[in-house]
Amino acid sequence: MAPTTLSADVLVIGFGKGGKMAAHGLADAGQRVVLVERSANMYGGTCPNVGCVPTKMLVHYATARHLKDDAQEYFADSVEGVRALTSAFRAGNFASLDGKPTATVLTGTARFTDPHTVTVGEGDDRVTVTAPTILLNTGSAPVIPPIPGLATSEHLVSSTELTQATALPERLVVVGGGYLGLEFASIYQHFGTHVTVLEAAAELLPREDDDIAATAREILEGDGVRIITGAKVTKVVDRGAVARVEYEQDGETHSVEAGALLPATGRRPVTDDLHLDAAGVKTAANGAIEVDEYLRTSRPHIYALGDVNGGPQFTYVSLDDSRIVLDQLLGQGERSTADRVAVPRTLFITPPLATVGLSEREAREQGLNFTVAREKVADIVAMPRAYTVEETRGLMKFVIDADTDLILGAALLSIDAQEVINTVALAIRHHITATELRSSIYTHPSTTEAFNEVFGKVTPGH
Ligand SMILES: Cc1cc2nc3c(=O)[nH]c(=O)nc-3n(C[C@H](O)[C@H](O)[C@H](O)COP(=O)(O)OP(=O)(O)OC[C@H]3O[C@@H](n4cnc5c(N)ncnc54)[C@H](O)[C@@H]3O)c2cc1C
Ligand SMILES: NC(=O)c1ccc[n+]([C@@H]2O[C@H](COP(=O)([O-])OP(=O)(O)OC[C@H]3O[C@@H](n4cnc5c(N)ncnc54)[C@H](O)[C@@H]3O)[C@@H](O)[C@H]2O)c1
Repeated sequence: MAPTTLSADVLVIGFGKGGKMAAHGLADAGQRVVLVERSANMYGGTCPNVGCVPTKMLVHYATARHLKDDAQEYFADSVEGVRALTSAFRAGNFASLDGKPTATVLTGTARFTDPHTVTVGEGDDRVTVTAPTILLNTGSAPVIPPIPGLATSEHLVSSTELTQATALPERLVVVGGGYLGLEFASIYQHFGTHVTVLEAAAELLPREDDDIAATAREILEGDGVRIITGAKVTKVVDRGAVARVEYEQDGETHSVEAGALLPATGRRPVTDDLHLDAAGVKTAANGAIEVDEYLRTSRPHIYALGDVNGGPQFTYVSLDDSRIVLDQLLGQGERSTADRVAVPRTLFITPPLATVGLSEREAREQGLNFTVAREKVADIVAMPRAYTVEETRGLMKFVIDADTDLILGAALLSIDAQEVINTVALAIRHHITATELRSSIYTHPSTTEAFNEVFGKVTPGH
């Protein structure tokens, strides 16, 4: 049987957020779009299948657990809840794109054979796709640090396996205390696992201000997570039902044992199977596809969106990448990565830590004239919501330009921080002052009404 050949106006490789949204936009505009995804378990990409959605649902389940619940049974039910939701989202993602009259989803690994052509799949099932415009959206994969014994350990688990596991490990060691590591540490500790985090940096969350990082650490440790900073992991040795992880701290050797071992030391762009050489697309030393501010690669008809282009690894950044590419292909071609201002982040521990803009330390390092508005969540009288939901841990902090009253940054370690930070980011983007935020009307009881009070607790920055 001769291989099938398809031609499209636009070929999208990878069903991540950016590729998906671009494919929808282009198909809605009448263009013939072929989207290639290598796994039938990944329609919609990392976020809804093995990333944001399952982990945030696990945060929800884990924190709702009662001590009277049987830990194993509750965990298994929670994972089943996640599986049901992710399956539904996956099916929806496939159907909503493939169901469009001018869009086709192909399942298989795409490999370039020349700058305008890829093959998908193998043998008789192989399909050849050609297109004048190609979007690369192949995402990222975990880095396994070169620690002797780690990659070959029977106890090595991936974040994906942890979102799909059927048995709750008694003990979990997480190597790396960044976004992924701390989220899993918090989730699993709440489910009842004993979690140890081994972080190489001298302090946890080193980019945050000391007071914020210390409060986050206090909360995690208060929940029972053991956190070891300044830890150099040297060796992993399997010993039957557990792995022994050896590490050095302050020149001394220690070890910790666990049945599950999660490397959470960053994620690298996925380009391995693409045969980018055949397309003439260049990558940087870190493996990311090189792009300009319009996300054009070294081949102007090929764009790269999402984690694979080396930008910040967040779903909403991949989404914004799709806006830039759609503006190139259907619009005025003006939108670029340079337009991004005040992009917020949320670390989904419990309560979450959401940040935007400058920290106090960064404002100081930049020599700015600033003030700091800061208050512990438990002390914010104007925000009884924390008491009504029985989560009064945390700290809210704003960095304010002392000359203009504009907000330079915020760190909110608080219930609902993942929502409230978006209002702060909007205020920064649209030049709304701290005084205006302080004197606005908010619903009650809500977390946003903390603004009414915290912006009044101002001290000079130093
Ligand atoms: C556990 C976890 C939790 C996270 N939580 C959050 C969060 O709460 N909030 C947030 O904003 N971000 C979160 N992230 C990050 C976020 O998931 C990623 O930044 C985002 O999903 C990246 O999307 P993308 O568009 O780059 O591509 P992806 O969604 O990664 O999709 C890439 C797709 O390309 C496919 N592919 C790869 N190579 C080929 C090929 N050669 N041919 C065909 N298909 C191919 C892959 O199978 C995959 O489906 C989390 C990540 C993880 C791992
Ligand atoms: N809520 C969210 O938005 C969310 C959640 C999970 C993941 N993500 C995305 O996924 C990306 C990957 O997450 P991540 O946590 O793997 O990476 P990360 O870069 O956020 O953190 C990696 C951590 O590992 C530490 N580390 C590196 N090598 C080490 C070693 N050998 N031993 C001990 N510690 C070591 C680093 O110091 C750092 O603290 C993040 O950058 C983030 O953008 C986002």
